[in-house]
Amino acid sequence: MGFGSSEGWLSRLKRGLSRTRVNIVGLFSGGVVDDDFLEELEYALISADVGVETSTRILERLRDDIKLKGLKTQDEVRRALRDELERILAPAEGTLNTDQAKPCVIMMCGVNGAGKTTSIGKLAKRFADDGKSVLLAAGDTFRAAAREQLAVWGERNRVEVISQTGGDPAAVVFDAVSAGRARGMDVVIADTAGRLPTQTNLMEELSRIRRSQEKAMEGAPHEVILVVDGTNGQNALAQVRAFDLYAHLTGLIVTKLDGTAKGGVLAAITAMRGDKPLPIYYIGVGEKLEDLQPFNAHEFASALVGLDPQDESGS
Ligand SMILES: Nc1nc2c(ncn2[C@@H]2O[C@H](COP(=O)(O)OP(=O)(O)OP(=O)(O)O)[C@@H](O)[C@H]2O)c(=O)[nH]1
Repeated sequence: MGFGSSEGWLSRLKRGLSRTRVNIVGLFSGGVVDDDFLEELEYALISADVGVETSTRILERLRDDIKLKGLKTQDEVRRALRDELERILAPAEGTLNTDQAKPCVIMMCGVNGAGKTTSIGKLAKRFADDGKSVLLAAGDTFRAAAREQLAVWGERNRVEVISQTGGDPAAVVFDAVSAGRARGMDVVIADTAGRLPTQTNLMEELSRIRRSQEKAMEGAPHEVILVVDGTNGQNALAQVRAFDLYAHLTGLIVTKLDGTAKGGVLAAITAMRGDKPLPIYYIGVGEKLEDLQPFNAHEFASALVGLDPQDESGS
């Protein structure tokens, strides 16, 4: 990905992470690298929701780097921190491949207001721009506004929407997948109503919605994406665990990173599954269509510590 063309959204991401950066970047004032500095750095990482365990591990490695590579200046430590964050985040880079099946059925889930419907609109636009035919299933049968919102997105992007007032979401999604097959569509995206991990009956309904897609097409859904609000911080981890249990996640979209101090949570999410983290397909950095960007570990880690992505470490 060329960084030049991404300047607009990248600066928005940096601005969004600015409260985090005040914590982390504010520390890099050009002073000495001593124990006090490293302790403050660990605290800043925890404040940015990187998580206690991951922050402690990062500091251990930084201390090793300082000893073994002879890092002396805060600027050198800042680059080493960026490299370490990038190393943690890199396994979570992933591409959402819609060519894996025809139609490729993508189920979206998340808590209320996470940004599912908005992200679906942005995804549909991306796929349509790539020349794919897209069918949206309004599985959020509870909220009239969500259906209307999808219909508007659909019209704007010449994407068809299947919805049903007050219907059974599993039935709506079954119909949509069947219609997608019959019409030879490339992609079917199923929206689902927002729900909290504590609402067991609604979480069980999510399993049912998942199974209904499998009934309509063997192997579906091919992707189950949890949309996580980046401002939720550590609470996002509980959401990942719960939705994975009921819906078997294949990937994540993290939204609202344009307005949060908690961007470090991506590192905590990535650390959840050891060597095989859930891919973070996209990050949301605003409300406009182009504000859904592929997740890039180097860019994100750079923004977190306040470095330009082109500023290479040379280490
Ligand atoms: N700033 C910002 N706002 C976003 C982003 N993504 C979504 N939003 C806003 O978040 C609000 C909620 O988004 P929706 O897409 O309606 O959320 P939802 O998950 O579909 O909500 P429910 O249907 O209630 O579950 C809207 O006002 C969106 O414009 C983002 O990346 N950045």
